[in-house]
Amino acid sequence: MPIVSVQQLSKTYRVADKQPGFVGTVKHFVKRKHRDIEAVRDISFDIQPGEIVGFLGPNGAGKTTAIKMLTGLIHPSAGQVRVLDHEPFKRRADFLRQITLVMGNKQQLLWDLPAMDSLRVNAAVYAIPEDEADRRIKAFASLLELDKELTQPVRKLSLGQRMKCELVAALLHHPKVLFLDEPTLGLDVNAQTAVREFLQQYNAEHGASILLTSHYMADITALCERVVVIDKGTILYDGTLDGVIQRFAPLREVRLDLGAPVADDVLSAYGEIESNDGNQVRLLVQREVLTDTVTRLLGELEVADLTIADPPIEDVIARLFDSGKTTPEATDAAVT
Ligand SMILES: Nc1ncnc2c1ncn2[C@@H]1O[C@H](COP(=O)(O)OP(=O)(O)OP(=O)(O)O)[C@@H](O)[C@H]1O
Repeated sequence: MPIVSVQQLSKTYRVADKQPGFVGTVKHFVKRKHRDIEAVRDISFDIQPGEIVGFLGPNGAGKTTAIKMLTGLIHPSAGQVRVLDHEPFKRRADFLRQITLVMGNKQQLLWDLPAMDSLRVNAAVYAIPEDEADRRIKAFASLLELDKELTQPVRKLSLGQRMKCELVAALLHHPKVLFLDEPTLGLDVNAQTAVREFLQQYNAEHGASILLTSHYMADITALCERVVVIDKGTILYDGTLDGVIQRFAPLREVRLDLGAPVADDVLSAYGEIESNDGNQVRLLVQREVLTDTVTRLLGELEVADLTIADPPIEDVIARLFDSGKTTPEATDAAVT
């Protein structure tokens, strides 16, 4: 049975349509106008126990809105959502005990107190016995390389140290489902790696399910075998990370090691020239003509070595989010 089940979920925000300034305020007071924003439209997906799913989309795609519905912070406008067999918006204690929500741009730790104080409060809230809480804190701190940081006021910590402490606080009650909205936002590369490894370890040890949004593709490639891609509130793709490349990368990169340099005008007959450094050449070739092109290259040029590579996932996702290139037909075909 899925841990998270989302069926035809939608959320429409109703916002005041008010002109700026005093006149606008008075007009709005006399005659109120509203406008609807369809932040999430008819999305459906499941998450299985232990699965780590990357939730990808450009700014304003609807990721945070969906996560807020999954954690019960806001009520859906339509559709159904069940997490651990609970309706999240009922916010039952048994549900809240089993989930956690981490938002990279929000913090739960108290600013002027050491993280350890907040951890003690959390332990009491979740009724974790003191010695058990100590054991958990020690285990997490060791994985995240936290030591004195836990006993310093949070305001004195670096962003990376703070996020590590936030994770300890968010996972102290050993939740089964983790909703992580940009947990590595703004962190340096070392802290990002530490957070990723920690999440991997937690998932492996506790069999927890994770829904993760991140603008850093390194987080996604390190943690997620499956991604759900959302844009303008609707799901464009739900499947393996590799599948994103297969489905949405129309070009492949052909790297050539040539016996002798070849002029650009000759090379351009085979594909788009990415670089031509004497004997080393990189060409971008349409996927559907790849076999023909490689055959021609091997037959017509003096090729010492040839390799074919996929473009970086970052480029593929950026292309996917480029609405001009994502036709509705492509979208329908992409959802599995
Ligand atoms: N409380 C709100 N009231 C009105 N509109 C909102 C509210 N929250 C979000 N929106 C709108 O809903 C749409 C989806 O926003 P949401 O924050 O869910 O996107 P997102 O994918 O999380 O974006 P980002 O990556 O920038 O955080 C946007 O158009 C946003 O302006």
